[in-house]
Order: sequence, then C-alpha cells, then structure tokens
Amino acid sequence: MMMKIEGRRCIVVGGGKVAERKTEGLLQAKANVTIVSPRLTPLLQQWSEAGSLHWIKREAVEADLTGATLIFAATDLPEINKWVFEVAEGLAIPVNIADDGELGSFINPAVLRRGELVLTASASGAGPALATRIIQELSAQYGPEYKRYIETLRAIRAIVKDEVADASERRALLKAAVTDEALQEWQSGSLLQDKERLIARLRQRADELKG
Ligand SMILES: C[C@@]1(CC(=O)O)C2=NC(=C\c3[nH]c(c(CCC(=O)O)c3CC(=O)O)Cc3[nH]c(c(CC(=O)O)c3CCC(=O)O)/C=C3\N/C(=C\2)[C@@H](CCC(=O)O)[C@]3(C)CC(=O)O)/[C@H]1CCC(=O)O
Ligand SMILES: NC(=O)c1ccc[n+]([C@@H]2O[C@H](COP(=O)([O-])OP(=O)(O)OC[C@H]3O[C@@H](n4cnc5c(N)ncnc54)[C@H](O)[C@@H]3O)[C@@H](O)[C@H]2O)c1
Repeated sequence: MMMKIEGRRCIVVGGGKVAERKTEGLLQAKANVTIVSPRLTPLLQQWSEAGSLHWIKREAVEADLTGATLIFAATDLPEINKWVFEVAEGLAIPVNIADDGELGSFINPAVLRRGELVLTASASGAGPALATRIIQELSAQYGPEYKRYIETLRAIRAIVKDEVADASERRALLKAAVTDEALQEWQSGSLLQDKERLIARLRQRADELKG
C-alpha cells in the first residue's frame, strides 16, 4: 500500500516487538502515532519519552480507535486483535491484524527505501521471511546511490515534460533516461544545467536503445 500518512492519526494496539516494527515504519512515514497498551518495549518507551508518539497506558477501548486513518492490532491476544478488527470494520477504517493477515483489510510488505525510491515485496501472507529475503537481495542491487539517482531523475523528467511536446517522444526519452549508465551519467550535473544538450543526449540514448 502506497499511502500518504504524514500527520495522519494512526493507532497501534499493543506495545510489543511487532508493534515496535509497525511503529517504526509509521514514524518513518511521519505519521501521528498513538499506541494503546499497558506495556511498551524499551525502544517504544524511548520514542514515547522523546515525544515521537503518544502513549495511552492501558488496555484498548472502542473510543481509542475513532478518527484513525489506519489501525494496527498487534497484541499477543487473538481475541483482542479480532475485537480490534470488528471495531475498525464498523468504523470503516483500514486495519492490519498481526496474528491473522487474512482477517485484516491490509497487510504490510517488506520495504526498502532509497530516498524517494520505495521497493516493496509481499508474499501475501504466505511467507514474510521470503519477502524479507527478497528485499535484502534488492538492497544489494539498488544501493544508496539510488537516492541521488531519483533526485536527478525528478529534475530530468521535469525538463523533458517542459521541453518535449510529443507524448511518444517523451516516453522514449524518459525510458532512455533510466538505464544504469544513464543514471550514472546524470550525476555529473553539467547536463542538467543545459536543457538543449540534455535533450540532445537523451535523443542519442533513445536512438541507441532502439537500434
Ligand atoms: C514483511 C513484514 C513487514 C512488516 O511487518 O512491516 C511482515 N512480517 C515481517 C517479518 C516476519 N514476520 C514473521 C517472521 C518470522 C518468520 C515467519 O513466520 O515466516 C518474519 C521474518 C523476520 O522476522 O525476518 C512472523 C509472522 N508474521 C505474520 C504472522 C502471523 C501469520 O502467520 O499470519 C507471523 C507468525 C507469528 C508466529 O508464528 O507466532 C503475519 C504477517 N507478517 C507480514 C509482514 C504480513 C505478511 C507479509 C508477507 O507474507 O509477505 C502479515 C500477514 C500481516 C502483517 O503484519 O501485515 C516483516 C519484514 C520486515 C523486514 O523487512 O525486516
Ligand atoms: N505480523 C507480524 O509481522 C508478526 C510477527 C511475529 C509475530 N506476530 C504475532 O503478533 C502478535 C504480537 O507479537 P509480539 O511479539 O509483539 O507480542 P508481545 O507479547 O511482545 O506484545 C504484546 C503487547 O500487547 C499488549 N496488550 C495485551 N493486551 C492488550 C490490550 N487489551 N490492549 C492493548 N494492548 C494489549 C501487551 O501489553 C504487549 O505490549 C503475536 O500474536 C504473534 O503471533 C506477528
């Protein structure tokens, strides 16, 4: 799921290891996180003390879940997680159930972030360990340099959209802009200062791809 949750109220029910992992992802996405749980892991406690999240220190009640954009049920009690599901469904709020992915309305993929590049893998509940392994493999293939590649690509795409009126040519140039070699070439930066040279170079690359 690719969803903008910056500043949105997200509720995590439970404060154990699983809640910690889900919360970490939510905080990375700058969500406004509230955890309802009698206990927290040391790291969640640290985040709570730092003001990164709001902690309601008790067992969850129905009123805790209203007004949320997303809900995560991550207690160790299946009947409580199921109750969270029923309340969330009643409120029409998307809900993730940690011990029963099939029951919830969404599941979490394994995620690799390189700045604005987001790669995800999911085995649809069949095997989180496989999703994790695939993401580890992708992290070797798509290294930290992709953060810069994406930033440059955004600038190049804006130039192409401004300068090239024909849609099929735009598509061909943008396809030529994202080969490994091309992404490396843009890093020198000089072409980005000269729109005409950049477009000429992209046309050359597009011809090479065609040929
Ligand atoms: C990808 C990731 C994302 C995240 O959590 O954000 C994620 N689980 C991760 C890791 C992981 N989870 C588990 C192991 C141990 C090995 C194993 O059991 O296979 C490992 C591997 C590890 O720790 O390396 C145990 C586990 N997980 C679930 C159950 C209950 C059940 O069986 O349904 C149990 C059994 C509990 C028990 O036995 O008691 C359920 C779900 N876990 C999901 C996502 C959803 C399905 C995704 C999919 O299939 O692709 C789903 C359905 C619901 C959801 O949580 O959304 C995250 C990787 C983060 C990273 O990249 O580091
Ligand atoms: N989805 C996944 O990725 C994944 C991975 C591993 C395990 N699991 C499952 O997730 C569940 C949680 O695992 P864990 O290791 O985080 O457990 P845990 O025991 O570490 O944490 C459970 C938390 O739930 C809280 N809690 C209990 N009753 C509550 C209530 N009524 N209201 C609010 N909070 C309450 C506890 O205080 C505790 O903080 C387990 O059922 C496990 O089977 C899911």
